[in-house]
Amino acid sequence: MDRSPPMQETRGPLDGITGVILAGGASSRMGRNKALLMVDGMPLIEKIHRTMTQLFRDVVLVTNTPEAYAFLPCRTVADIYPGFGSIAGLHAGLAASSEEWIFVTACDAPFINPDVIRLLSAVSAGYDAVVPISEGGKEPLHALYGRRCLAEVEQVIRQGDRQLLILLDRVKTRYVTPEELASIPGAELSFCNVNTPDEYAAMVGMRRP
Ligand SMILES: Nc1nc2c(ncn2[C@@H]2O[C@H](COP(=O)(O)OP(=O)(O)OP(=O)(O)O)[C@@H](O)[C@H]2O)c(=O)[nH]1
Repeated sequence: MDRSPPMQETRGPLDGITGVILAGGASSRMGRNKALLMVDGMPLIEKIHRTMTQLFRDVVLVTNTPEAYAFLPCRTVADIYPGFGSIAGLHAGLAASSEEWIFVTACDAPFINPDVIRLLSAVSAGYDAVVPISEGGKEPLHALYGRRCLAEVEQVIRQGDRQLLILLDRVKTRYVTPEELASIPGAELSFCNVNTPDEYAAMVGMRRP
């Protein structure tokens, strides 16, 4: 008898996870809002949003300028601790979710790969956070966080720290190694992001599978 799971289970939305896109940064190195740069004929953030809606029933945008993203059909929330950087975005995303987990992405990584995100979810049992390690190192803005991390995130912020890596040392974090990621064709592209005009030019000119 065929015991393989039905297609819907492996390709459909992931249960119990809210998708969170952080878009509260200043884009100071880019010199203009990088979330709105065009990639594949659409604003970068729209490309991310489209991938996220394939995976998550609820997608939330964390921004302090919601009017800039009125074209996106998703709810927005603001930072509860404005001025603290991406950890404040993570905090607001956790606070805005009613599910057990959130998947957090930055607004500047247009090629996030559903298979990579599914792999993070598949190994999450028993952990508070699941963070991949790419060629560039730990990727805390391409990661899963349990909602139970909220209190710890708040403590890190209240201490005056902004480092997501400090948080990862304080919760039970499962790192997904490059070797594990290697089972997914093109996984590394999932972590490709843009911070500067030169990186954007390179991304636009990049050949992709
Ligand atoms: N909600 C929220 N998101 C933030 C904040 N700071 C940064 N982010 C987001 O975190 C992600 C990674 O941040 P960076 O790549 O440094 O982006 P940035 O801060 O806009 O860029 P720079 O000003 O050039 O450092 C991006 O998606 C940002 O939009 C913040 O204070 N609040």
